[in-house]
Amino acid sequence: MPEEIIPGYFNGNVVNSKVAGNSSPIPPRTPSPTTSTSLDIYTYETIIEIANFLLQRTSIRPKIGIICGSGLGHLAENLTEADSFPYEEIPNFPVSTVAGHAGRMVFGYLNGIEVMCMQGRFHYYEGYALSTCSMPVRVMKFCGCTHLIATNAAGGLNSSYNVGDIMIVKDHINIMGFAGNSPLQGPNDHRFGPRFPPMNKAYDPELIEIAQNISKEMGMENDTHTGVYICLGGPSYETVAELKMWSILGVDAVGMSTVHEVITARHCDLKVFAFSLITNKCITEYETEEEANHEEVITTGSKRQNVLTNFVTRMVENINSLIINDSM
Ligand SMILES: O=P(O)(O)O[C@H]1O[C@H](CO)[C@@H](O)[C@H]1O
Ligand SMILES: Nc1nc2[nH]cnc2c(=O)[nH]1
Repeated sequence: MPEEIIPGYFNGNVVNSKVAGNSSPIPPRTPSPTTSTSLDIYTYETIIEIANFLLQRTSIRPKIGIICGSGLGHLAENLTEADSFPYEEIPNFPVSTVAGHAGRMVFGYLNGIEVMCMQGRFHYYEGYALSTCSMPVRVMKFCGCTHLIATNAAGGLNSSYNVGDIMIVKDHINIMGFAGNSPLQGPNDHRFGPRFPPMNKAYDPELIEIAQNISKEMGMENDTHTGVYICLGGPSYETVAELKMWSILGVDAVGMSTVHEVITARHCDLKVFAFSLITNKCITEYETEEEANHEEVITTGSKRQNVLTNFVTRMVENINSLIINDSM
């Protein structure tokens, strides 16, 4: 088999990585949830090879990467001319273990615009290191993406939020990082990004404004909020006392994902838009029979799928226009 040189893209430059033909260029080393706590298995070269593995097998050249949250995987089902890669068939990729996360990387067109979409993400509570959870964001970067749309299912802590509402994320609290647990922990490879990336504009203000306008155009302004997300380690849901504490500290929605993905995306200079679907109201009183549960999370995602698909499609159209304008 002749050796091929497959182009990847990083910071606007073509990155060449030599791989062998169409057979898998990387020895299979799929991490399992219980063994992937090592911080350094995803080197710069490995990420390029994973991106090249995908680019070799699809003609789609996306600028926008999308991560589907729990129960939100139907977004990927709207892609046309799709090329779909189950995670277990991508060399070195982790596998999804959570209900509502199909476990596929899907390339295709969303209303005529090339995108790549994680139909299922990785969570810390599955046993993966945070750097492993967010590794696919770097793969998106190397596949040519300049923008990330991260979606998640979250509990509504702000008492004005209702089940089915959308919260545009304006900021996060990286509570796991407070204890030193970061996807960027360990030696910094400056080819990905700087040692100390800023986070005060993690969520792109222009994209937040666009999303707010889209929500108005869709007549959803009363069901759309702009707020602060916190990622907790999970997998247990929160106690009443914990929720009261987060509320005092300014948290509006509570989840177990997204923050490490956003940190990784900003580290490699992807522009980020993120939103939460409020799948349940956080229970902040003791006197109730209700309990948080994952079935409700998935069901709410499924009920709101048409609205969310419409919302994300409009975001993709707007981001695509920005990308075209920026390139002129
Ligand atoms: O953040 P996503 O993946 O949407 O899922 C959220 O929903 C699950 C809990 O029901 C947790 O995994 C939490 O993070
Ligand atoms: N931590 C947390 N994650 C969620 N994901 C969806 N709902 C919730 C919730 O109430 N709490």
